[in-house]
Amino acid sequence: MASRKGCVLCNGERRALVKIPSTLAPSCKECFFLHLENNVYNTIVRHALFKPGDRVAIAASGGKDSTVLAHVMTTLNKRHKLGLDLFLLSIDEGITGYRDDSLETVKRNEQQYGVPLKIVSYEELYGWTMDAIVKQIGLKNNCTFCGVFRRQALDRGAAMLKVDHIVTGHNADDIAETVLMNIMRGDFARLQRCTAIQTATDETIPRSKPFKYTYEKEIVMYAYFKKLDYFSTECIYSPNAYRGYARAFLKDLESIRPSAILDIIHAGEWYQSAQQVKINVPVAGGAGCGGTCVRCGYMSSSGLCKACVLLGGLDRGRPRRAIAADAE
Ligand SMILES: Nc1ncnc2c1ncn2[C@@H]1O[C@H](COP(=O)(O)OP(=O)(O)OP(=O)(O)O)[C@@H](O)[C@H]1O
Repeated sequence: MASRKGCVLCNGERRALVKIPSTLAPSCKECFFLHLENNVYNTIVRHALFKPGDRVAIAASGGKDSTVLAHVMTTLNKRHKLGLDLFLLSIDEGITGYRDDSLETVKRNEQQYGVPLKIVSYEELYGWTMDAIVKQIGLKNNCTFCGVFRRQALDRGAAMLKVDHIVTGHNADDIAETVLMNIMRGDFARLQRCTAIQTATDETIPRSKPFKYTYEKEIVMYAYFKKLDYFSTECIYSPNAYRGYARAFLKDLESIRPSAILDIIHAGEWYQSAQQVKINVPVAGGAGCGGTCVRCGYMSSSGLCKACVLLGGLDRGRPRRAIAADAE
């Protein structure tokens, strides 16, 4: 990584220590930090993600992406006087030896960044921990439960905090992988949606990805050089082999052509479906055509929300049938 060359960003004022992963430009540490922060700031401004006075929840898992996001959001909020009221929002899925440890990191981040933390658990919301779910259904398909529950839990936690906005640490690599996975599954209807910087309906709290154009390698380097306090173990229940193949393929492409990650994101953004394919978007209760879940009262486009369909299967001891029903 080290180089005797001068940094190209400050015209050789300082020695280059890193190569910026997206461009391979030799850069000093200071310019690299500014490069990443300005990239995120430009993304926020270009897409008008926030307005002064907004309450914003940073979805914080304790992992590198959301820890760097918390650091960069607090830095930009001060530097550019964005006027945001920031919060950390963590979901405790109930995974012993993984989430309990990572939540300790988030608790330290609360002190380090001076941003208040709210933790919401699957156990309090659903009466199940992921440990108990995996005990019942095994490792296969457990990510389906976790993904559905986490999405809803983040919404519920955000509503408790009365925030206007949720930001997540999804980075450019994550998004490019999802584009590739949707192509490999032939799910073209989701291509545009998975590259959207913000997802929201009139009734849901907007959720956005300020790291949409930030490479994972940049985030890792930023965390390393800034010596940030983050938790680096992979989830013990998450084999997710399919995404692993997409990731390996993307890394191969990146090694030949660093711009491949952004190119894939842009391809997804520009993709226009030849056929109009309607995606089932959940809407909040009361207003409009959707309504609320008859069991928990949460927004749902059909009688039962996805979480309650899955919970019903768990409670009846037939979780696989619930997964099949959810996929229909
Ligand atoms: N338990 C959680 N509580 C709060 N937010 C979460 C949680 N799990 C994931 N997220 C949010 O979703 C984003 C993507 O999550 P994913 O599981 O893909 O982890 P990741 O890419 O390893 O990110 P990180 O490094 O932040 O853990 C995270 O960056 C974070 O913003």
